[in-house]
Amino acid sequence: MPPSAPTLHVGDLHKSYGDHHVLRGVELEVPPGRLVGVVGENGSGKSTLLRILAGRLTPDRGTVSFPGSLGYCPQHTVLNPAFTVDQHLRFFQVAYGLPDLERAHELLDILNFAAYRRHRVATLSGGTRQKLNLTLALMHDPPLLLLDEPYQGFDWDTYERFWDLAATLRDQGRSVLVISHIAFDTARFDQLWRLDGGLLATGANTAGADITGVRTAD
Ligand SMILES: Nc1ncnc2c1ncn2[C@@H]1O[C@H](COP(=O)(O)OP(=O)(O)OP(=O)(O)O)[C@@H](O)[C@H]1O
Repeated sequence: MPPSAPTLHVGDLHKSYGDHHVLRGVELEVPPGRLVGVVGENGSGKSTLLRILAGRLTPDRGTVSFPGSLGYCPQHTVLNPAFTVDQHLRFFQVAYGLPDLERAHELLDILNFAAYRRHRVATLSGGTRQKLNLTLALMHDPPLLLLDEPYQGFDWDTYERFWDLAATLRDQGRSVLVISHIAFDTARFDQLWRLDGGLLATGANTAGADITGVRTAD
C-alpha cells in the first residue's frame, strides 16, 4: 500500500431508521497520521455513522473499507459492572490475542487510573469507567481509531492528557477519528467535518475559518 493511501475509505453511505433518512450519501477518506473531527447537531447521525464504520450497524447502502484492525470507543460504555478493571483488561487481551498487557498498563498510567485496577466497575465513577472504555479501544494499538466523544466525564487534566495521547497516536501514523460536541475542541483537529442533512461537509472552526486541509499538504 502506498504511504498516502487512506486508512479509511467511506463511499456513498446511506442509513434510515424507518422513514427517517439519517445518512444520505456520506463520503469520507481518512489518511494515515491524521486527527480528524466530526461535529454536528444532536441527532444529526454522528453515532450512527461511527457505529457503521465500526461494523456495529449495517448501512442500507454504501461501502466502508480499511486495512487491518480498528479500535472503537462507543459513546456509552459496554462494561460488566461485576468485573474489575484488571479482569476487563485480561478479557480483551485474549480477544485481541495480545502477548502481554504492557500497552494497556501504559494507558492506565497516561489516563491516570492505575489505582483502580482491582476495583469493580460497579464502584467506579462515570469518568473512570470512560477511561477504561477508552483503554479497551486503544490497548491493541490499531491503525484506525474511532472515538465517540471519548472524554465524557473526564476531569480537565485527563481531558488534556487525552488530546496529548490522540496527537501522539496521530504522530505515530495512526488515523484518529473523533466525534465531538465541544466547539473549542475543533482547533485540536487536523481536519474537521460537519455532519449536516445526512452529508459530511468540510467544517469551520469557531472563528469561522475553514480549517479543513491544515495538514493535507501531502
Ligand atoms: N435505533 C434507532 N432507531 C430509530 N431511530 C434512531 C435509532 N438510533 C438513532 N436514531 C435516530 O437517528 C438520528 C441520529 O441519531 P444519532 O445518535 O446517530 O445522532 P448523533 O448525532 O450521534 O446525536 P447526539 O449528538 O445526540 O449523540 C436521531 O434522530 C435518532 O433519534
